[in-house]
Amino acid sequence: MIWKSSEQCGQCLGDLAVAALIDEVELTPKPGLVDLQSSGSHKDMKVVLMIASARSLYDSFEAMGYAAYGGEPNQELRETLACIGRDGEQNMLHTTGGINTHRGAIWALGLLIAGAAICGNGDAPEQIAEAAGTLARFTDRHALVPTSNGTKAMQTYGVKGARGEAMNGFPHVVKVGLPVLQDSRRSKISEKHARLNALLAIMANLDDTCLIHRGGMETLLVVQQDAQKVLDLGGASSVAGWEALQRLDQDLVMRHVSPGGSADLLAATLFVDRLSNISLHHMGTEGGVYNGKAYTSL
Ligand SMILES: CC(C)(COP(=O)(O)OP(=O)(O)OC[C@H]1O[C@@H](n2cnc3c(N)ncnc32)[C@H](O)[C@@H]1O)[C@@H](O)C(=O)NCCC(=O)NCCS
Ligand SMILES: Nc1ncnc2c1ncn2[C@@H]1O[C@H](COP(=O)(O)OP(=O)(O)OP(=O)(O)O)[C@@H](O)[C@H]1O
Repeated sequence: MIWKSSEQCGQCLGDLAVAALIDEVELTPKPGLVDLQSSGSHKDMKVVLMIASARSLYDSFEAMGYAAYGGEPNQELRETLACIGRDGEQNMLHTTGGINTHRGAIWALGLLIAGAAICGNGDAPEQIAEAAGTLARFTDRHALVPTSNGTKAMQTYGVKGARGEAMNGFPHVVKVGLPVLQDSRRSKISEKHARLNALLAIMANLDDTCLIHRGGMETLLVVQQDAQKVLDLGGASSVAGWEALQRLDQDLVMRHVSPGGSADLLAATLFVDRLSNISLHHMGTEGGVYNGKAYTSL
């Protein structure tokens, strides 16, 4: 176990999850999404709102880590997390005046926090994602009947959406986002370009119900192809790739669509990446410091 107690586990994972959300929103320029330069295709969101929303979620993320520490994936834990997650959504909506800034992110990060707290082993993203997936496969008997945009897209087009991604153990995090992030870093490009490449790779592969809801299946396919094109041109760090990225951004804004699900899974990727770093570089056998707080390993 990296953490000595459930309190320490909750605090550490809460810090990492909020930091990952802030990393995601501050990454600029993201196609169609809120970032430091613009609100993309969103008339109702700005970067300061996204950051306030991310911070408002700390208590919920901490509570999820605390609840799952050293436990196992079972129905009881699934329902406890669902209850904390729903409270988190209410906090978010209270902070944002009713705007959905991080609904999908609470879902993905919440389950991955629980997976990490169960495994207690920060450097194994596949294990963490699998534990998160096992949890997602338990039924939440208190769930409300879903009437969301994503549910409508799932019913109309048969895509699996945020639930399917989680139930399958977050393949777009562990098999797409994380490997592209790590490969890009190995090629010695900047961290910003590496993160943009990870986002583009997720966009090129994900059936994002945010895109489907606003633009239909045709828009989803165009966006997937155009994101792949940026990568084929050499990615965000190449001149041709950068220009194609600008065009993709303009096209998404013109279509009023945004890859919100991909943004959530980038945040999830950055979360598991931060977790690996904390266990590899900050904990060692004597413990260490992360985000200004001391953590002691066993
Ligand atoms: C399952 C969730 C996402 C709700 O699903 P629902 O169908 O109502 O929402 P919807 O499909 O619209 O998706 C919500 C968000 O997921 C993101 N998303 C979209 N597509 C995808 C995708 N393919 N993969 C991952 N995320 C995606 C987007 O940001 C979207 O806005 C979740 O909010 C939920 O059920 N919460 C209840 C609380 C809970 O059980 N929490 C568990 C512990 S955290
Ligand atoms: N940087 C970001 N910019 C915009 N959206 C993001 C960002 N990061 C994550 N998201 C995700 O995108 C989703 C918001 O998408 P959208 O505005 O389409 O929401 P909606 O309420 O489902 O739909 P609509 O606004 O079309 O009714 C949120 O659930 C959020 O998790």
